[in-house]
Amino acid sequence: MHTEALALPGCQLVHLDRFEDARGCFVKTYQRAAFEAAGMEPLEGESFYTVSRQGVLRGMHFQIPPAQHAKLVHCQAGRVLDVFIDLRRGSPHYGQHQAIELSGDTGLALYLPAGIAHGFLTLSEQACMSYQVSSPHSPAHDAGIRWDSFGFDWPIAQPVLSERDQRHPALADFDSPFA
Ligand SMILES: Cc1cn([C@H]2C[C@H](O)[C@@H](COP(=O)(O)OP(=O)(O)O[C@H]3O[C@@H](C)C(=O)[C@@H](O)[C@H]3O)O2)c(=O)[nH]c1=O
Repeated sequence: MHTEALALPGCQLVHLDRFEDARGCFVKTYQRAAFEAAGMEPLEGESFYTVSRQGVLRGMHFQIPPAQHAKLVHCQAGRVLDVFIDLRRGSPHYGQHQAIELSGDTGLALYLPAGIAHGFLTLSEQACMSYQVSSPHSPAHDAGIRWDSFGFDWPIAQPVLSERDQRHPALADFDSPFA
Protein backbone atom coordinates (compact mmCIF):
# COMPACT_ATOMS: atom_id res chain seq x y z
CA MET A 1 0.00 0.00 0.00
CA HIS A 2 1.18 3.52 -0.68
CA THR A 3 -0.55 6.87 -0.49
CA GLU A 4 -0.57 10.20 -2.30
CA ALA A 5 -1.46 13.47 -0.60
CA LEU A 6 -4.39 15.25 -2.26
CA ALA A 7 -5.01 18.99 -2.54
CA LEU A 8 -7.41 19.10 0.43
CA PRO A 9 -5.20 18.75 3.54
CA GLY A 10 -5.29 15.33 5.18
CA CYS A 11 -7.08 13.68 2.26
CA GLN A 12 -5.12 10.84 0.71
CA LEU A 13 -5.40 8.67 -2.36
CA VAL A 14 -4.59 5.15 -1.22
CA HIS A 15 -3.14 2.68 -3.69
CA LEU A 16 -4.20 -0.61 -2.12
CA ASP A 17 -2.11 -3.73 -2.66
CA ARG A 18 -3.87 -5.57 -5.50
CA PHE A 19 -2.78 -8.96 -6.85
CA GLU A 20 -4.16 -10.28 -10.12
CA ASP A 21 -3.95 -13.81 -11.42
CA ALA A 22 -5.92 -16.10 -13.71
CA ARG A 23 -8.74 -16.36 -11.14
CA GLY A 24 -9.30 -12.64 -10.73
CA CYS A 25 -7.82 -10.38 -8.05
CA PHE A 26 -7.04 -10.10 -4.36
CA VAL A 27 -7.12 -6.67 -2.71
CA LYS A 28 -5.91 -5.86 0.80
CA THR A 29 -8.29 -3.16 2.00
CA TYR A 30 -6.97 -2.37 5.49
CA GLN A 31 -3.89 -2.90 7.63
CA ARG A 32 -3.97 -0.87 10.81
CA ALA A 33 -0.19 -0.48 11.21
CA ALA A 34 0.49 0.59 7.62
CA PHE A 35 -2.45 2.99 7.56
CA GLU A 36 -1.44 4.59 10.86
CA ALA A 37 2.14 4.92 9.62
CA ALA A 38 0.75 6.85 6.64
CA GLY A 39 -0.96 9.31 9.02
CA MET A 40 -4.48 7.88 9.03
CA GLU A 41 -6.69 7.42 12.07
CA PRO A 42 -7.52 3.83 13.06
CA LEU A 43 -10.57 2.89 11.02
CA GLU A 44 -12.16 0.38 13.30
CA GLY A 45 -15.49 1.97 14.19
CA GLU A 46 -17.65 0.23 11.59
CA SER A 47 -17.50 -1.00 8.03
CA PHE A 48 -20.31 -1.21 5.50
CA TYR A 49 -20.97 -1.25 1.77
CA THR A 50 -23.60 0.06 -0.61
CA VAL A 51 -24.73 -1.09 -4.05
CA SER A 52 -26.06 1.62 -6.37
CA ARG A 53 -27.59 1.73 -9.82
CA GLN A 54 -26.35 3.97 -12.64
CA GLY A 55 -27.31 7.60 -12.06
CA VAL A 56 -27.62 7.21 -8.28
CA LEU A 57 -25.95 10.02 -6.35
CA ARG A 58 -25.36 9.57 -2.61
CA GLY A 59 -24.10 12.58 -0.65
CA MET A 60 -22.73 14.91 0.42
CA HIS A 61 -22.37 13.23 3.83
CA PHE A 62 -20.43 13.62 7.09
CA GLN A 63 -21.00 13.27 10.83
CA ILE A 64 -20.85 16.45 12.91
CA PRO A 65 -18.98 16.79 16.25
CA PRO A 66 -18.80 15.18 18.72
CA ALA A 67 -19.40 12.16 16.44
CA GLN A 68 -17.16 13.31 13.56
CA HIS A 69 -15.18 10.56 11.90
CA ALA A 70 -12.60 9.72 9.27
CA LYS A 71 -13.48 7.30 6.47
CA LEU A 72 -11.81 5.12 3.90
CA VAL A 73 -13.88 4.74 0.74
CA HIS A 74 -13.25 2.12 -1.90
CA CYS A 75 -15.14 1.07 -5.05
CA GLN A 76 -15.09 -2.73 -5.12
CA ALA A 77 -16.99 -3.13 -8.39
CA GLY A 78 -18.22 -0.75 -11.07
CA ARG A 79 -17.22 2.87 -11.54
CA VAL A 80 -18.08 6.04 -9.62
CA LEU A 81 -17.25 9.72 -9.68
CA ASP A 82 -16.28 10.43 -6.09
CA VAL A 83 -16.48 14.02 -4.83
CA PHE A 84 -15.53 15.57 -1.49
CA ILE A 85 -15.69 19.04 0.08
CA ASP A 86 -13.58 20.69 2.78
CA LEU A 87 -15.87 21.92 5.59
CA ARG A 88 -13.13 22.87 8.08
CA ARG A 89 -13.39 26.59 8.81
CA GLY A 90 -9.69 26.88 9.59
CA SER A 91 -8.67 25.30 6.31
CA PRO A 92 -7.34 27.50 3.50
CA HIS A 93 -9.44 25.26 1.24
CA TYR A 94 -12.76 25.77 3.09
CA GLY A 95 -15.68 25.16 0.69
CA GLN A 96 -13.45 23.75 -2.03
CA HIS A 97 -14.06 20.34 -3.55
CA GLN A 98 -12.15 17.69 -5.42
CA ALA A 99 -13.37 14.84 -7.66
CA ILE A 100 -11.72 11.52 -8.44
CA GLU A 101 -12.96 8.53 -10.40
CA LEU A 102 -12.82 5.25 -8.48
CA SER A 103 -13.40 1.84 -9.97
CA GLY A 104 -13.24 -1.83 -9.14
CA ASP A 105 -10.36 -2.22 -11.60
CA THR A 106 -7.79 0.04 -9.99
CA GLY A 107 -7.35 -0.72 -6.29
CA LEU A 108 -7.64 2.98 -5.47
CA ALA A 109 -9.26 4.09 -2.23
CA LEU A 110 -9.77 7.50 -0.64
CA TYR A 111 -8.98 8.44 2.93
CA LEU A 112 -11.01 11.43 4.13
CA PRO A 113 -10.45 12.94 7.58
CA ALA A 114 -13.26 14.39 9.73
CA GLY A 115 -14.64 17.66 8.39
CA ILE A 116 -14.83 16.49 4.79
CA ALA A 117 -18.23 15.95 3.14
CA HIS A 118 -18.33 12.95 0.83
CA GLY A 119 -20.53 11.80 -2.03
CA PHE A 120 -20.45 10.00 -5.35
CA LEU A 121 -22.29 9.46 -8.61
CA THR A 122 -22.57 5.94 -10.03
CA LEU A 123 -21.25 5.89 -13.60
CA SER A 124 -21.51 2.17 -14.38
CA GLU A 125 -24.65 0.01 -14.53
CA GLN A 126 -24.05 -0.89 -10.90
CA ALA A 127 -21.35 0.02 -8.36
CA CYS A 128 -20.41 -1.37 -4.98
CA MET A 129 -18.78 1.06 -2.54
CA SER A 130 -17.24 -0.09 0.70
CA TYR A 131 -16.47 2.06 3.72
CA GLN A 132 -14.42 1.79 6.82
CA VAL A 133 -15.00 4.53 9.42
CA SER A 134 -13.18 5.52 12.59
CA SER A 135 -16.25 5.66 14.86
CA PRO A 136 -19.77 4.25 14.88
CA HIS A 137 -22.76 5.62 13.02
CA SER A 138 -24.63 8.25 15.01
CA PRO A 139 -27.97 9.06 13.37
CA ALA A 140 -28.30 12.26 15.44
CA HIS A 141 -25.02 13.57 14.00
CA ASP A 142 -25.40 12.27 10.43
CA ALA A 143 -25.59 15.40 8.23
CA GLY A 144 -25.21 16.59 4.66
CA ILE A 145 -24.75 19.37 2.12
CA ARG A 146 -27.01 19.47 -0.95
CA TRP A 147 -25.33 17.87 -3.95
CA ASP A 148 -25.96 20.81 -6.32
CA SER A 149 -24.97 23.64 -3.98
CA PHE A 150 -21.17 23.78 -3.94
CA GLY A 151 -20.17 24.55 -7.50
CA PHE A 152 -19.32 21.12 -8.86
CA ASP A 153 -20.30 20.45 -12.46
CA TRP A 154 -21.85 16.99 -12.14
CA PRO A 155 -22.14 15.14 -15.47
CA ILE A 156 -25.87 14.55 -14.82
CA ALA A 157 -28.80 16.94 -14.35
CA GLN A 158 -31.25 14.70 -12.54
CA PRO A 159 -29.53 12.02 -10.49
CA VAL A 160 -31.44 9.49 -8.42
CA LEU A 161 -31.39 10.82 -4.84
CA SER A 162 -32.76 9.66 -1.50
CA GLU A 163 -35.43 11.86 0.09
CA ARG A 164 -32.96 12.86 2.76
CA ASP A 165 -30.35 13.91 0.22
CA GLN A 166 -32.85 16.25 -1.46
CA ARG A 167 -33.35 18.12 1.82
CA HIS A 168 -29.79 18.94 2.90
CA PRO A 169 -28.89 22.63 3.25
CA ALA A 170 -26.86 24.38 0.56
CA LEU A 171 -23.19 24.90 1.37
CA ALA A 172 -23.81 28.67 1.63
CA ASP A 173 -26.45 28.11 4.34
CA PHE A 174 -24.42 25.62 6.33
CA ASP A 175 -22.90 26.83 9.61
CA SER A 176 -19.92 24.51 9.79
CA PRO A 177 -19.10 23.12 13.25
CA PHE A 178 -15.68 21.91 12.08
CA ALA A 179 -12.72 23.99 13.31
C1 LIG B 1 -24.51 5.80 6.97
C2 LIG B 1 -25.29 4.73 7.73
C3 LIG B 1 -26.61 4.50 7.45
N1 LIG B 1 -27.30 3.57 8.15
C4 LIG B 1 -28.71 3.31 7.81
C5 LIG B 1 -29.60 4.54 7.82
C6 LIG B 1 -30.59 4.26 6.72
O1 LIG B 1 -31.67 3.50 7.23
C7 LIG B 1 -29.83 3.38 5.74
C8 LIG B 1 -29.34 4.14 4.51
O2 LIG B 1 -28.62 5.28 4.98
P1 LIG B 1 -28.17 6.43 3.98
O3 LIG B 1 -29.27 6.77 3.07
O4 LIG B 1 -27.58 7.55 4.82
O5 LIG B 1 -27.00 5.69 3.16
P2 LIG B 1 -25.95 6.35 2.18
O6 LIG B 1 -26.59 7.47 1.47
O7 LIG B 1 -25.35 5.29 1.36
O8 LIG B 1 -24.87 6.93 3.21
C9 LIG B 1 -23.51 6.90 2.90
O9 LIG B 1 -23.29 7.87 1.89
C10 LIG B 1 -21.93 8.07 1.51
C11 LIG B 1 -21.88 9.17 0.48
C12 LIG B 1 -21.02 8.23 2.66
O10 LIG B 1 -20.05 9.00 2.65
C13 LIG B 1 -21.25 7.30 3.81
O11 LIG B 1 -20.47 7.66 4.93
C14 LIG B 1 -22.71 7.23 4.16
O12 LIG B 1 -23.13 8.48 4.70
O13 LIG B 1 -28.73 2.83 6.47
C15 LIG B 1 -26.69 2.83 9.14
O14 LIG B 1 -27.33 1.97 9.80
N2 LIG B 1 -25.37 3.04 9.42
C16 LIG B 1 -24.64 3.96 8.74
O15 LIG B 1 -23.42 4.11 9.02
